[in-house]
Amino acid sequence: MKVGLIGWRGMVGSVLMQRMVDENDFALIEPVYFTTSNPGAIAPSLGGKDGGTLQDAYSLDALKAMDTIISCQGGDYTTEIFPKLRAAGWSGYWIDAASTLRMEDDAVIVLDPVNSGLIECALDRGVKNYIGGNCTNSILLMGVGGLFREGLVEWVSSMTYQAASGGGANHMRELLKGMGVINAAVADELATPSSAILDIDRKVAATIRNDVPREFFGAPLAGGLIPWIDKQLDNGQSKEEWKGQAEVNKILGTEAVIPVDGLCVRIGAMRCHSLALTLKLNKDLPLEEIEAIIKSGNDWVKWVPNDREITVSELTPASITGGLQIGVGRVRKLNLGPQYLSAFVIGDQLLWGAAEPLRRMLRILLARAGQAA
Ligand SMILES: NC(=O)C1=CN([C@@H]2O[C@H](COP(=O)(O)OP(=O)(O)OC[C@H]3O[C@@H](n4cnc5c(N)ncnc54)[C@H](OP(=O)(O)O)[C@@H]3O)[C@@H](O)[C@H]2O)C=CC1
Ligand SMILES: N[C@@H](CC(=O)OP(=O)(O)O)C(=O)O
Repeated sequence: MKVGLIGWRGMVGSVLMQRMVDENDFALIEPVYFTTSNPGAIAPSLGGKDGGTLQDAYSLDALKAMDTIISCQGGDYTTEIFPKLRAAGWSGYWIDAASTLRMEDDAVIVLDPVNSGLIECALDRGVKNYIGGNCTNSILLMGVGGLFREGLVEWVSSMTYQAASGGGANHMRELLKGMGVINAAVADELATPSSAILDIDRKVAATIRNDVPREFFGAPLAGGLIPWIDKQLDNGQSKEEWKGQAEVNKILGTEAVIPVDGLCVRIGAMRCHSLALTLKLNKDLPLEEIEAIIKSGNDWVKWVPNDREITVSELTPASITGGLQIGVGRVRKLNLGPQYLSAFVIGDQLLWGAAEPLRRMLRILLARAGQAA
């Protein structure tokens, strides 16, 4: 299978390439690397395969030669190229990290540990567009997908704590620069144990207001948070909040909409998104049963008992970052009533939140091609 790789050197694309190397995906494909900036240059040789030269990502002829294309290049690129490519008669599989095509009728949002049945049905129907979900939604469903699978969720309120990486590489840099600026402003006082903490705090507050960089986030993130992610919609939701209900229901293929809503907040974590969930179940189930259902959701659920010591060591970005496990903890019945459950879900937003569902979709296509051969 000739697989065109677009966006391979970006942040999401680099994580994808590393995962494809780790899982030996390159052994099964003929990779062709594309670029929007440097056609003709030498392509990488990943997974032991010579990548040849970089192809022009704006050349419809070069793209049309691919059986499958995986794009991590971003929404602007998809918006520009995808319709032209289809209009030119290309009928290969398009796998994409960008949100552009997610809600289109002829596209499936891929998260195969949760919706492999839906993906397989779509392939049988001849659907050709397979798009990765929004990172927060993918992490939510990887965490508590078992409860949805069992039809137990009446609604979910999702309060998110989203990492800087969701904005991109420049946003991560800006967060780190901001941390440095704050530290530098009070370095002398910190080195002097007798200095007064309220004096330090005053200096820090002034530094955050005036000196922490905000070019990319639009507000100081280091030492703070930003309770808005993505565009503003007329109904008062942010676009990120809107995606919750829209995408979760599309991923699950629900017949009746399960309400999903809450507030999405940017925090100063590097690449782990977290969600504090309130779930209303349609049954009063014992906690042991709920635990068993959540654990059975998929192989990547890392169950964290609702115990202080274990939680603070294992249900944190420090513990989860860089790995495929999705932490699920703080599960307990709320005072609101026996059907109201809390849960805290955390995952690396560049892995399950972006790259991993794409390479797994490629694997599904390869498995089908193998069966057909
Ligand atoms: N960031 C995230 O968390 C998520 C992102 N996505 C989607 O993935 C898309 C890509 O995001 P992301 O990976 O963050 O984007 P990047 O900005 O890291 O990369 C996108 C492209 O920018 C070009 N580029 C220019 N300068 C550089 C440089 N110094 N290093 C690397 N690449 C460079 C590359 O194209 P070229 O090689 O052609 O020059 C690259 O493919 C997003 O637009 C979004 O649609 C989806 C889910 C999560
Ligand atoms: N909006 C997400 C990241 C992202 O790229 O989302 P989407 O793929 O839905 O545009 C965040 O900032 O954390």
